[in-house]
Amino acid sequence: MIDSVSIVVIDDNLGSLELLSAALARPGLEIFTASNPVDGIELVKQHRPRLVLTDLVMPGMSGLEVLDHVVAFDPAIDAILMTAHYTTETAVAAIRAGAADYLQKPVKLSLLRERVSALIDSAARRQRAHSGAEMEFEGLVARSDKMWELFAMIERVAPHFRSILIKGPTGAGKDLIAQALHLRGGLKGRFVVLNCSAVVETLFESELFGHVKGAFTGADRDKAGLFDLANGGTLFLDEIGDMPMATQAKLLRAIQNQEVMPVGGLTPKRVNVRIVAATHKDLKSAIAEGKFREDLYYRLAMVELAVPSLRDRPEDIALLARHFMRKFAHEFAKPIDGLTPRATLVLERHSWPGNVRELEHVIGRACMLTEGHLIDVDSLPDHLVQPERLNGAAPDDCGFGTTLTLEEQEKRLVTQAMKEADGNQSEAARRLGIGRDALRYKLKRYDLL
Ligand SMILES: Nc1ncnc2c1ncn2[C@@H]1O[C@H](COP(=O)(O)OP(=O)(O)OP(=O)(O)O)[C@@H](O)[C@H]1O
Repeated sequence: MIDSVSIVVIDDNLGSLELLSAALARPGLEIFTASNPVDGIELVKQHRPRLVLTDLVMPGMSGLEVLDHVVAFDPAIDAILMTAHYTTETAVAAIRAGAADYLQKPVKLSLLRERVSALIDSAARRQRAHSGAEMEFEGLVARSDKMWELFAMIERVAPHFRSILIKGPTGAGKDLIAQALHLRGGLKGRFVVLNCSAVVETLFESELFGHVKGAFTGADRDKAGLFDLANGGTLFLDEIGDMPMATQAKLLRAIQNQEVMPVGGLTPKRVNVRIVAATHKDLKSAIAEGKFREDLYYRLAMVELAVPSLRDRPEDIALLARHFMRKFAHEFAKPIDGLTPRATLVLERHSWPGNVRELEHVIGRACMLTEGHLIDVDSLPDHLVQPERLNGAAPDDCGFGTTLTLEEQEKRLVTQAMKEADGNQSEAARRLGIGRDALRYKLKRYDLL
């Protein structure tokens, strides 16, 4: 794969152009250089590289304009901008405009090599994910484009952001995404979590900022706050929408000034903490209702990541189900090694209001109930198997509703089994509970060979 990789480097300073290409040179990597943006864009169109490395300030055209041209030509090409005037804000703005990374000049060559390799590897991984070979990112399992776009964004912003807001419905994976942001940030400090909906209002500030001895009744010694614990790392504020307004004001000050004042204290302490906030609520409505501070919202939402609900990425359901099946089979020490095609179909047609967490519970329960090697519909909850009867909803056409004929249902089951068995007919027959000859007959009959 590596022999087809090429890079275009654009810099008006010939010395730095030479230095960069010499630093990046490695077998299997083709490097094209241009000393002005117009020639650079021409090279991009000619060679369609995997990566463009461009200076930000150049005569005639800025690196951001180069970025616009690259994104318009092929959004799959990654671009790294380099600037002598690095700030977190400009880095984040460039990434939002489509840059893959943003580096400070003079560029540390070891860092450059590291980031370039990471981007090339990640582009290759995205490609493999598309072809179905690799589907895991920092503990998150997915095959949908929506999730892989999110993972690419995490990879890009993780080294740069100071605060970030993750939005998404309950159980969709916000917690894991916060952890991925921390892991990919290359930080030395810890990942510390506060669930804002679980804190008593009066103790909020002491939890976050700590307190000094005698600050209030019961404060019999100095206590460190979560900002202290997370120093050099990440503070994850889950359910930020439940934070009281007064605390929100203090949080905003702490983020802006990078210092905290313990309750009852007189001297502020410097801290270096990244904030990841998450919410399943619509914070804009909370602002309109006077329950959330607009200034804090805009501070947090400098980068916003939206986690799609499971319903909007049905292609992840079977993969996640198998992931949880393996986890619980191991946990319960049971020899379960798959799901029947019809159980998978039932899972795929459910609307998952509780998202991945609900799926995890369903599979956990099924693994507990399953006696044999495969999870079948009899181990799934009734409301999944017969939704129309229980919910009074209209039957759908996804498999077991009344609008599909028996033949159509059978064709779907056979197709699904072949897919799950990676085309292996013996395995597909085993999953369907029929002989190999019977399967071959059905494959022929439904034109699936
Ligand atoms: N893509 C995924 N791959 C593997 N496991 C996942 C994935 N998404 C979520 N999970 C698992 O599903 C469960 C719920 O996820 P998580 O706690 O991250 O959701 P959440 O959005 O933070 O929920 P809440 O809003 O209720 O806090 C967890 O056990 C988590 O490990």
